[in-house]
Order: sequence, then structure tokens, then C-alpha cells
Amino acid sequence: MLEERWTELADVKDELAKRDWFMGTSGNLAIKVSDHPLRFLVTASGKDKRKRTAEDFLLVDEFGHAVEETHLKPSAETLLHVEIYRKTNACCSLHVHTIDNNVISEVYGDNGEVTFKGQELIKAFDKWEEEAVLKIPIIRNYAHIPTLAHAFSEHVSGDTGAVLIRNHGITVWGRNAFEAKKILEASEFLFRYQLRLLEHKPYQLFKVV
Ligand SMILES: CSC[C@@H](O)[C@@H](O)C(=O)COP(=O)(O)O
Ligand SMILES: [Zn+2]
Repeated sequence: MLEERWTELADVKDELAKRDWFMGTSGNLAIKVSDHPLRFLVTASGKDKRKRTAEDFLLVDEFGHAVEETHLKPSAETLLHVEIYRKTNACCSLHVHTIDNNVISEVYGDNGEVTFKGQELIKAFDKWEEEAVLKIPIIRNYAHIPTLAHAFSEHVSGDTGAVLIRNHGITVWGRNAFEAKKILEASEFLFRYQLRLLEHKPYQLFKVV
């Protein structure tokens, strides 16, 4: 089980790396290994997530603490992943910093959310109705991680979801690695689309959907 999950997460990490979504040492990923007790693999802190090594992940508990003695440190943002597994049935959570998600979070940050409507890729969020509306919350970026995790937690519900952290990045979750990656890719598509649209129709910025 542990090995399977490790490989699954390492494969997703490689795919996101191919898209160049791990600038600097940014980004962190997690995958659930067991429910009772809660155990999940999370990326080790401060690493270049574009590299694949035997020390990429470590197993942590429901507090985000390493389960075994190790020189590795869990991701600085492990508490956000803890909130996801504490509050939902999600099994995988992904966090990336991209230029697009940062710009979107700044442009729409004062609204506390960004809204999408009439875009086919909204279906990736399991919204199949004709005029589906997708709202992605945008929270403030706190340097103090327990405070950030608390603010983040208010928007964590449902087994799939996404939250933007202003001028920082996005964290998404899904029932498995495939679904979390789908949500992440769809979000980044929508952000790029919205930014391109604003170049051509700047008034869209002020339109309330
Ligand atoms: C130096 S990059 C940004 C980090 O502060 C953080 O936001 C991040 O995404 C990666 O931190 P990490 O502790 O490696 O999981
Ligand atoms: Zn981050």
C-alpha cells in the first residue's frame, strides 16, 4: 500500500514538473495511506520537486508529524493537507505556485473569490448543469502556517475542491491522485483563459457574474 501510494504520488509529481509548476522549491503534494489512524505521505520540505529521489516523501500522522525518526522535514504547509484529510474523504492534495494562479489571486483577491461561468472545463469539478458556476475562494497568505491552515480550513468541504492563496498558489484535493490532478489542470486552464480574456475584454474584470 505504502509503496503503491508512493509511486502514484511520485508519478503525479513528475507530471506536474513537466508542466514547470515547481519553480524554485515551491509546491507540495500529499496522498493518504490510511484512515484509522490517519497517515499520509507528504513531500519533504525545501526540496526541488522536479527531481525524483528516494527521499521525496515521508509518512506523517494526523498532526502532520513524521511517524518515524528521520532527518527529513515534512512540508512547511503540511497543516493545510491535514485540514483536507481531517474534513473530507479526499485521498490526494496538491499545491503549486504558478504565475497564472498568482496573478488571478491578486486580480480577484479583494473579492475573496474568482467566478467562472460558461466554460466547458467547469465539468472537471463535477458540475454538469448547463449554466454551471464555479467559484474558487481566495484567502490571504499568512506567514504563520497554523493561521493559514485555519483560514484555509473554512473553505474545505466536499471530497474535491480548490482554494487560492493570494500571491502564493493554489491547493486542490480529490478522491484520488487522478482526480486531484484533473482539478488542478482544469483550474490552471481556467486561470490562463481568464487572463487571456482580460487582455481582450478588460471590462470583464468588473463584471459580476
Ligand atoms: C520557497 S518556495 C515557497 C514555500 O515557502 C512554500 O510555499 C512551498 O510551496 C514549498 O514549501 P515546502 O516546505 O517545500 O513544502
Ligand atoms: Zn506554497
